[in-house]
Amino acid sequence: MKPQDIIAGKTSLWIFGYGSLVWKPDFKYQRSKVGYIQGYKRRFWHGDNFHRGNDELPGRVVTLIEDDDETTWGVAFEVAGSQLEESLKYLNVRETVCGGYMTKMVDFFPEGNDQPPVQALVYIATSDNPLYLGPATSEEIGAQIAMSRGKTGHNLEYLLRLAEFMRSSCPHVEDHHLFSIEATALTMVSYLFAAQ
Ligand SMILES: N[C@@H](CCC(=O)N[C@@H](CS)C(=O)NCC(=O)O)C(=O)O
Repeated sequence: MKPQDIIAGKTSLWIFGYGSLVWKPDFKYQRSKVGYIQGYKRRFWHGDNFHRGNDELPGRVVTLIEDDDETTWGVAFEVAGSQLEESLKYLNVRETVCGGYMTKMVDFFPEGNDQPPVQALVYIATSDNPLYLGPATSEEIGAQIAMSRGKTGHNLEYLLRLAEFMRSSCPHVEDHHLFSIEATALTMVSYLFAAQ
């Protein structure tokens, strides 16, 4: 969906982030809420040859994989009024043009049992995306992240910032995929430094 189609008739929009958006939204918003979406799991199965990697050595970033038994925690940002067009144009370039993500509307459940779900826009990279790398072991993914760097920075920063967000804002969530990759990447980096 084009940004103008997404905002057609809307005065505000929630945007759900689950990767770099949770720690670096870089767009204007009114307010944000920690919470989750149902029916998806977060996986480091998407390649990135721009922000955190290059064509020779693509980095690994997260996408969402459909799984009815899973939930993914992150942050939803409410964008309203004059912020809408500018924020969506920015995200279209960052996520879709540079990142290969497409957009979808999902139910977002703010943390706290007393809050009803709200519809939120989410950026998802599907398996038919040319940058999609697919499943790999935590060791393979951690090693790839430990050695990748792109125009925005090192892939390790992307991983560690997301792990830091989950520990500080979602301490009740046990994300084995994320934390096992973090442990491997940090071990790999310690070897790389020791070898210097
Ligand atoms: N769409 C996910 C992932 C977003 C993501 O990580 N996108 C990459 C594009 S490949 C990005 O914005 N990277 C910026 C960075 O690495 O600092 C989210 O909601 O956070």
